[in-house]
Amino acid sequence: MAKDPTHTTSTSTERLPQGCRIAVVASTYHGELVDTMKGSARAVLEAAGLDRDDWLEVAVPGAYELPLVARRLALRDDVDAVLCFGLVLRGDTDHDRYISTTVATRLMDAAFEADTPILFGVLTPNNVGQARRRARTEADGGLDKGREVARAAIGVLAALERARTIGRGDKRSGSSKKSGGSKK
Ligand SMILES: Nc1c(NC[C@H](O)[C@H](O)[C@H](O)CO)[nH]c(=O)[nH]c1=O
Ligand SMILES: CC(=O)[C@@H](O)COP(=O)(O)O
Repeated sequence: MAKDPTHTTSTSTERLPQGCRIAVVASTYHGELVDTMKGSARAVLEAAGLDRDDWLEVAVPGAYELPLVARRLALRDDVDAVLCFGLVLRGDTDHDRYISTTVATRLMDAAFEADTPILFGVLTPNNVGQARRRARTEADGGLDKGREVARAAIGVLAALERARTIGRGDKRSGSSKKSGGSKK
C-alpha cells in the first residue's frame, strides 16, 4: 500500500528507560481490531526494552469507559504512561460523536491531572474498511495505529525526561523556579 503522508509514523529507535511501566486500557467493543492495535503496541514496546511484567492491562466494555480507568491508572505512582485503545464507529446518529469527543477530551484532562502521558489509540472511522486499514499492522498492509501509539509513548517519555533535565547543572541551576514542578 502506498504511504499516505498524513499517516506517516515516526521510525524512532529510542529505547524505554529501564523499569518503565506501561498501563493499557482497551475496550472489548470492536475487540478484534482493538486487539490488533494493542498487540502491535506491545511488540514495539517489548522490542524497546519493556519487561513483560511491566505491561499492565485492563479491559473496559466500550470506549466511553476508557477515561475513568485511564485516569485511575495514570494517578498511580508506579505507572509511567497509559495507552488507550478503542474504536468508535460512525453510526446513523450523533451518538458516536458524543462518545469520541468526550473520550478524547477526558483522556487529555486525565493526563494533565495525573501529569502522566495518556496515549490516544482510539480510532473514529466512518466505516469498517477505514477501521481495518488503520488498525492492521504494516505487515498486514495496514497503517498500524498500535505501533504509532507505542512509538509516541516512547517519544513523549523521552521528551518529558528531557524537559525535566535540560539545562540542569548550568550556571542558572539552583536559582528560583519559574513554574510548578512535576511528580516525576
Ligand atoms: N458504539 C460504540 C460504543 N458504544 C458503547 C459505549 O462505549 C459505552 O460502552 C456505552 O455507551 C455504555 O456506557 N463503544 C465503542 O467503543 N465503540 C463504538 O462504536
Ligand atoms: C456509537 C454507538 O454506540 C452506535 O451503536 C450508535 O449507533 P447509531 O448512531 O446508529 O444509533
